Amino acid sequence: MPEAVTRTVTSPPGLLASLDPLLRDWLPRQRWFAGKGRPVTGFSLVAATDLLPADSRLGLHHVLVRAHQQSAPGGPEEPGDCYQLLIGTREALPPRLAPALIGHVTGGPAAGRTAYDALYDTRPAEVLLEAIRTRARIGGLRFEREEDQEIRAGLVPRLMTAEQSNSSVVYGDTFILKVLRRIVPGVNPDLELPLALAREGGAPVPAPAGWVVAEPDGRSWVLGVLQPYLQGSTDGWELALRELAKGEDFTAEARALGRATAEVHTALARALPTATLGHAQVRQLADGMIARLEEAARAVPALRPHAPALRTTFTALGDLAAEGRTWTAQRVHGDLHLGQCLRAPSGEWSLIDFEGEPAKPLAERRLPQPTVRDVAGMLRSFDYAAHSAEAPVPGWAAGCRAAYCTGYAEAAGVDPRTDPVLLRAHETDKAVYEVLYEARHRPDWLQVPLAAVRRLSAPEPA
Ligand SMILES: Nc1ncnc2c1ncn2[C@@H]1O[C@H](COP(=O)(O)OP(=O)(O)O)[C@@H](O)[C@H]1O
Ligand SMILES: O=P(O)(O)O[C@H]1O[C@H](CO)[C@@H](O[C@H]2O[C@H](CO)[C@@H](O)[C@H](O)[C@H]2O)[C@H](O)[C@H]1O
Repeated sequence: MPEAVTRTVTSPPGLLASLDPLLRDWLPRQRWFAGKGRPVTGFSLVAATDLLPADSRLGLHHVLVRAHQQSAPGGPEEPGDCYQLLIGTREALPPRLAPALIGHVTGGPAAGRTAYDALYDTRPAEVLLEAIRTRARIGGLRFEREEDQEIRAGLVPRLMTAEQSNSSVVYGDTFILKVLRRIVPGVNPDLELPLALAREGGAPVPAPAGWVVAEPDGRSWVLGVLQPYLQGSTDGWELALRELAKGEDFTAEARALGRATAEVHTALARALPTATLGHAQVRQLADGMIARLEEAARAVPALRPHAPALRTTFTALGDLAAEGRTWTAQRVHGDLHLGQCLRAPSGEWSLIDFEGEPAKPLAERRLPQPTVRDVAGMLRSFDYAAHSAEAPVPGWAAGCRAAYCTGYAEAAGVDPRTDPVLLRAHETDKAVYEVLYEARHRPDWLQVPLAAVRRLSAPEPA
């Protein structure tokens, strides 16, 4: 086993100051930037570590930076989210790195050089994998590798170009490293849940092979997770759209997805604590849904006319609890949709990306919840796919939704449709989340969850 490499290096003072004006322009343009719509007014440095010696032709700076933003347009400036950046500096950028450009540095220790997003570049990405392989300690960064996990040296990296909430690098079609962009201190479910499942065994979820952690302030911040790359797999969203375009039936896949979801839930319930939700907890759950509805309605005017009807769905849940109904809660995926499901060429489905809804606080994302939270996410996703089809295929979403629940019931022993009030409340909560998500990130898609909101605010058929 290679010895852990320990180096203590921090970036030269003044580096962030010289990058500040460039980052103010570049950061808000990144898909993974969470504070859209409010200008970035400055930065404070959380930690900076040089990953290559200062005399290298290539400067490689690992930077954790807090973006300061106005709380609202025209409002006071306040420290906001913390982001992980891997900043390279070179004399000049070769054309292949043009999409990575951050800007030309005019002052400070890197004056005269060009700064760029180094994840696009081969050598910096190799440095990250090599650090995990050798369990390096560099400055305040800790690179970890699972005991029994062999990582071959020299795997060739490539950055995935898909629009994502984070950035992922694939190494030789063997591993994929997810580099978290907006980072938070504490136990991160994106590492916690796959690791717990791997130790439990048997769930269709890729097992973490390594990870990266920083401890800039005595707390632990998960920065990245390495896992096996499921070569040749297709994500459920792509597959669903492909089948829709051909007018093909997708119910067999939907049923298999239901079974895979149930297998993950069963393993999570074995691996991590569960809870019983009584009156007070369900009241809290319903109140949370109402609060999210109110927040979304404040931000998105088109939602407002539907808010009173949607609210009754949430109060119906509270009423059931008042009658003495209880529910079991456990750890769940938290943001399950077709894009989080990968189908291997063998036909086996795996679930990925256990980060939960990125906008929610970490503590909330880690709470035990009814499993229908994930079921509702998938039901919404079939609806999204049907709306995105070039030509409508009548009954496609309804068929998939039913098949998914059937598959889920086969593996879990409980059909989510037998608890319609709980399921409807969660589906409504998801559609409300999507309205806000689309308004902030993809306004062209807003009509998709709004159509669901119209359906869900109509009285339930008797
Ligand atoms: N283990 C894996 N094998 C193959 N592809 C993967 C794997 N994990 C993630 N991917 C691909 O990377 C994309 C982004 O991964 P994900 O964890 O969902 O990141 P994000 O949080 O940025 O959305 C997925 O949609 C999938 O295409
Ligand atoms: O980035 P993540 O994958 O963690 O999730 C966020 O982005 C998703 C979109 O990329 C968003 O999902 C919504 O759109 C999907 C189609 O693109 C659809 O299948 C989902 O059902 C719908 O919720 C997700 O909500 C958001 O958290």
